[in-house]
Amino acid sequence: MKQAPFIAVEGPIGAGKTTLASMLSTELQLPMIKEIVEENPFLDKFYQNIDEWSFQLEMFFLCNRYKQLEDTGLQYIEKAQPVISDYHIYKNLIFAERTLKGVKLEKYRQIYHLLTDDMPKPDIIVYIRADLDTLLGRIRKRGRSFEQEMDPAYLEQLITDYDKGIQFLAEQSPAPRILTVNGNEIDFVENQAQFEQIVSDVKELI
Ligand SMILES: Nc1ncnc2c1ncn2[C@@H]1O[C@H](COP(=O)(O)OP(=O)(O)OP(=O)(O)O)[C@@H](O)[C@H]1O
Ligand SMILES: Nc1nc(=O)c2ncn([C@H]3C[C@H](O)[C@@H](CO)O3)c2[nH]1
Repeated sequence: MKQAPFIAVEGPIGAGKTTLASMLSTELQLPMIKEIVEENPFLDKFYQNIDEWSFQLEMFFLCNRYKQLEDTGLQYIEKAQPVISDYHIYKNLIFAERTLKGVKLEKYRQIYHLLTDDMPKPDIIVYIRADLDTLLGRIRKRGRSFEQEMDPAYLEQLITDYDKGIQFLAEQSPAPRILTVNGNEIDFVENQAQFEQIVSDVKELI
C-alpha cells in the first residue's frame, strides 16, 4: 500500500513548528498530531540543570512521542490517511546527542533505535530554519517561564545540530521530500500571501 502523506513540521526551539503545523492542518484539513509540552514534569528542572536532568527528560520525550505515535499516528498511517505532526521522531535523537554523554548516550541510542527503527517515518518534512536572534525573540515573546534562562549557546548548537540532522534525513533511502522555510524572512503568521505560498509548495509535494 502506498503510504499516505505523513507530514512533519520541524525546526529548532521556537521556530514556529506548532504554529505552522496547526495552520496547515486547518488549511489542508488534515488531522494533527501535536506535541504535549505543559504536562512534561522535567522541562523546568532540565533548563535549570541540563546535566542532572537530561536522561530523564530525553527518555520522557522519547516514550511520550512513541506512545503518541502508536496511539494516534498509526491509526491514520495504517489506514493510509494523511496526517500532519509538529515534530519528527528523529528530533529525539538530535536533542539527545547534544544533551547526553558517555554510557547514558549509548543506552539512549540503543533504546531509540529499538523503539523507532520499525516505525513509519514522515515522508514530507517542512523544515523551518531560523537564526539565533529570531528564535530568542520568539521564545521571549511566547514567554514560557522555564525557557527564559535558556543558554543562547545551547540554542545556537541546536541550530547547527538541526541542519545536520535534516541533511542526514535527506540522505536516507527512501528520502523524505523536504521543504525548507526561511523562518527569518517568511512570516506565515502575519503575511497571508507567504502562508499561501507554503501551502502551495506543500501541495506540490503531496
Ligand atoms: N513566522 C512567525 N512570525 C512571527 N511569530 C511567529 C512566527 N512563527 C511563530 N511565531 C511565534 O513564535 C512563538 C513560537 O512559535 P511555536 O510555539 O509555534 O514554535 P515551536 O517551534 O512549536 O516551539 P517549540 O520548539 O518550543 O515546540 C509563538 O509565540 C508564535 O506565535
Ligand atoms: N532536551 C530536549 N529534548 C527533546 O527531545 C525536546 N523536544 C522539545 N524540547 C524542548 C524545547 C522546548 O523548550 C520545549 C517544547 O518543544 O521542549 C526538547 N528538549
